[in-house]
Amino acid sequence: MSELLTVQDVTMHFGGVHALTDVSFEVQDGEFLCLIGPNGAGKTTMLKAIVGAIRPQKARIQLDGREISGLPTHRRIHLGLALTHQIVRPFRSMTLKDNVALAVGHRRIRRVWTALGGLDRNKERAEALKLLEMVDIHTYADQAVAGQPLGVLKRLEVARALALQPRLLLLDEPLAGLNHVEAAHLADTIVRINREGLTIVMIEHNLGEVLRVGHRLVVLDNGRKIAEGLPRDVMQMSNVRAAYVGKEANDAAA
Ligand SMILES: Nc1ncnc2c1ncn2[C@@H]1O[C@H](COP(=O)(O)OP(=O)(O)OP(=O)(O)O)[C@@H](O)[C@H]1O
Repeated sequence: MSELLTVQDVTMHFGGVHALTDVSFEVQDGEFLCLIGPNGAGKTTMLKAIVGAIRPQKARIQLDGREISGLPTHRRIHLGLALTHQIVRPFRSMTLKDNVALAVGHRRIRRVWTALGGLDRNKERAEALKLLEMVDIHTYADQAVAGQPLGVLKRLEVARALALQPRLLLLDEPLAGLNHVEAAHLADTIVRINREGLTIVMIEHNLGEVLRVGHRLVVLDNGRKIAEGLPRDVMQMSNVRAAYVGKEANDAAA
């Protein structure tokens, strides 16, 4: 396996808040890496730094060997990054299919040669339907987003990110707010997408699912990397257990 993403010495301070301090890690091509840590550890800040939504004071970030830390977000997306957000914000009056078709259209506009071929709404909708199938919500394709349960919205968010045809998909708490059964189903869907070849970095608080699906873990606490390695090994580390207030880490590793 080769390295798809290399993150080196990322430091992001918001005034006196040290959100990230000298954090480095790598993501291998094809890997399913989980980024974990207690609330406020710096996980979302890290994903934002990777896509360029924020500018760290210090960072070297390479995608497939190419330095991207100076590039604007749209260039990073063009090179193969996609990020789903913790809070889902689709266009609520539009159908699920049109929401995804819009994302397909955005991608096509950015790629000059396909854009020159003209935008074809039917093609975009057909591609959108396939993407909705990939995340198992195609039966709702022609329904409006408004009124859909969170489980459907979370899957829609993944489909919209897939529409960008990323090489690396960054997921910010895709399972949050779902019950155990819904969370396990969505985690299975993400595993399937990973097995089809997409490299994934997922922030997740659901440690049971993290242990079940993650190939490797990176643990942040107070803006610093405190551990990384195979899920079972990492969850046994005393500093990782100590970082979690409450008993969720112990439960998951038992
Ligand atoms: N724009 C900002 N301005 C000021 N402080 C910020 C900003 N964004 C994040 N922070 C702070 O940086 C720290 C890390 O936040 P971050 O959201 O990255 O943590 P997290 O690990 O994703 O937490 P959670 O699991 O609760 O989502 C927190 O103390 C947070 O309050």
